Amino acid sequence: MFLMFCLLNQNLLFLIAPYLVVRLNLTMASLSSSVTSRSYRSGYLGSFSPLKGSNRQRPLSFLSASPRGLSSHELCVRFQRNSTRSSVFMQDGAIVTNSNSTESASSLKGLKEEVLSVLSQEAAKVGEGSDGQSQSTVSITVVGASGDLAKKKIFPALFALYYEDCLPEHFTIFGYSRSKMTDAELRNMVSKTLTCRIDKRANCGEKMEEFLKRCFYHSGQYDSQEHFTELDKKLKEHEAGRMSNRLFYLSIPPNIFVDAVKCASSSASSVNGWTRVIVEKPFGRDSETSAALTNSLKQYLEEDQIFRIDHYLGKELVENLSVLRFSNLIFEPLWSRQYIRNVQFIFSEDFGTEGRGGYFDHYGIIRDIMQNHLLQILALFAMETPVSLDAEDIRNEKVKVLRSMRPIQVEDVVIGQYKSHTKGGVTYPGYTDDKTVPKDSLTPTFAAAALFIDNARWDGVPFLMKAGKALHTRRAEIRVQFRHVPGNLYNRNNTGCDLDKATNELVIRVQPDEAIYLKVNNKVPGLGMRLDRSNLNLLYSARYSKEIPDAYERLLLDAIEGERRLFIRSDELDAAWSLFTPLLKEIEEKKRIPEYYPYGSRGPVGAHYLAAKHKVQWGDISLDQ
Ligand SMILES: NC(=O)C1=CN([C@@H]2O[C@H](COP(=O)(O)OP(=O)(O)OC[C@H]3O[C@@H](n4cnc5c(N)ncnc54)[C@H](OP(=O)(O)O)[C@@H]3O)[C@@H](O)[C@H]2O)C=CC1
Ligand SMILES: O=C1O[C@H](COP(=O)(O)O)[C@@H](O)[C@H](O)[C@H]1O
Repeated sequence: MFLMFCLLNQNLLFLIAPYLVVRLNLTMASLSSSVTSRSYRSGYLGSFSPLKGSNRQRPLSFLSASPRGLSSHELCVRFQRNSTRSSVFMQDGAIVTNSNSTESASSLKGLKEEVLSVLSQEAAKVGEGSDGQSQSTVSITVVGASGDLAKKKIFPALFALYYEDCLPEHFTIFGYSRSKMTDAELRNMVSKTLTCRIDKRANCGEKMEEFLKRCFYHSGQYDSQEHFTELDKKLKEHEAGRMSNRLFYLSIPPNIFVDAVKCASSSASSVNGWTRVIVEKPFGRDSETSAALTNSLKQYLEEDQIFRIDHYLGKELVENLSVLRFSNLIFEPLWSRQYIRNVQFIFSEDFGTEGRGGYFDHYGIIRDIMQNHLLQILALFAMETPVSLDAEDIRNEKVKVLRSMRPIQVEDVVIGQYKSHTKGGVTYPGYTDDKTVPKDSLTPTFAAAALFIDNARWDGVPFLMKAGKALHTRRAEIRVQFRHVPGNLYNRNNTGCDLDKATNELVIRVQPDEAIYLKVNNKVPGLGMRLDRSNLNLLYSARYSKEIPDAYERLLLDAIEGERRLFIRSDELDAAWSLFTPLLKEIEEKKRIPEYYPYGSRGPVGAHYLAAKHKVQWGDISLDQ
């Protein structure tokens, strides 16, 4: 197949060679600097994406070409159809695909023609000048640059993208906040949190130096048009007359989101390229405040300029959830009430709210983790098959699931709060020992809930969520417990295992030690007939040598590329709040007392009663987790 494709290309290329040599060289040279590059080296090479039925086919859009400065005889062109990104290799002017392709020769031919056509259109778009005037730039402004998230996550993610050659050739990073800092001071601050994900990587120090030289700082108020106009002026200097694309990352407390958006959009948005804004959670506290925030943002931005981030959607194993389900014949047919007994979404941290108590007390664990991270994963897990991988198709399906959810009953929710605990001579503080938390706070730091989706696929299946801080371990996982085998032959003998209990379980461990494992019943080797439950285990660190990118890297790159699939659309957000707002109101208005649990424990015992009420056992407490 692969050979056929190469031959086919060579014949065609022979005919159009004179045109192509000029056209492609030109295209690549200009594109390399005008578009985002997901590097060839970076391992972003998707497998070749199959062409779908021609009548539903959407046009290809060009994403990037790499390596940059493309006089190279080897080139990778990345493009996207719907949300499926794919790559084509070009070698010495001929197009070859990766050898995993399962395409038919005719569809590859069609694809090749489309790629060529897109390349020449892009060449025309960016112009043929080599003076740089017609090339584009991306300016990324981190608003709230002096803060915790910027230091901990955003700058390191930008550096990782730079290191992996995923940022466009012309890019500038600006930090913006009220703190007074020089460029050198910002660089010094940022440099303290930059790491090369794997130690001893080539040229890491050099790359850091280069990256820091592209970082600048502007001090200003978040509600000052004048200060944003100054920022605009500086951005323009760096853009040097090229087409400007601007990304603002709002890494600031939510009460100043709207001020900053107003000023950024009226005084510092791009005049000839795109302007996008990444908004951090929390997106409101309930339906009302969330709608108010959306309405305010929409006074200054179109919905497609707003990138509401939920960083759990950028985690590798969450990305893999749909692949696992929709690309494996063995899973999708089982994905319903017929075979699945219950599904569990578990989040736990082995530390408290240290340092973030002020923020946390206003929100609590249900808003902090359940209403967004866990619910988003649930929606991805339970949605129907989308029409395509296009962002809108996926988000349409997610919204449908969220709208099909039964209102949460307060009796189906357990809340808890951690208290001080001494262990091994060390005293761990209780939640209310935090100076920024009121002594009489009832804010839950733990919650467990049983949710139901009232649709044909999931009727009656409990979806259990559990989230807590200051527990015994740090983990995030999805557990799918399957029904027992009807009339199981091996239950009739004494096989050492209760097969009605030892049902199959699929575990997707999001973190730490990313893994997917399936618990199966298995014969213990030997002459007798004893059964045992074992794991078919895909442990990422054993299977893949490449490190896993941080969620923020993927999401920042997606925002730069305009890919919205992993960002929350406003109707998804509305549906998520509609589900949780009545519950939160009831808990808060009735001043429900949380169940206290010791710091470092497994959380309130009420969570077990809740599970038992729905005939479920939490998978993370069984002996063979
Ligand atoms: N930190 C985290 O782990 C996570 C944070 N988030 C969200 O990301 C955003 C940023 O978080 P984080 O970095 O922790 O926030 P910070 O509290 O560190 O605030 C960021 C910056 O905003 C400015 N700022 C803080 N408070 C005020 C205020 N009251 N008025 C005006 N400016 C203020 C400060 O900069 P200066 O004084 O220099 O102007 C500060 O450095 C928030 O929306 C948060 O909810 C989401 C997930 C995780
Ligand atoms: O959004 C949040 O997430 C973090 C946990 O993120 P992780 O990627 O480290 O698992 C949580 O600590 C924080 O309270 C919450 O706001």
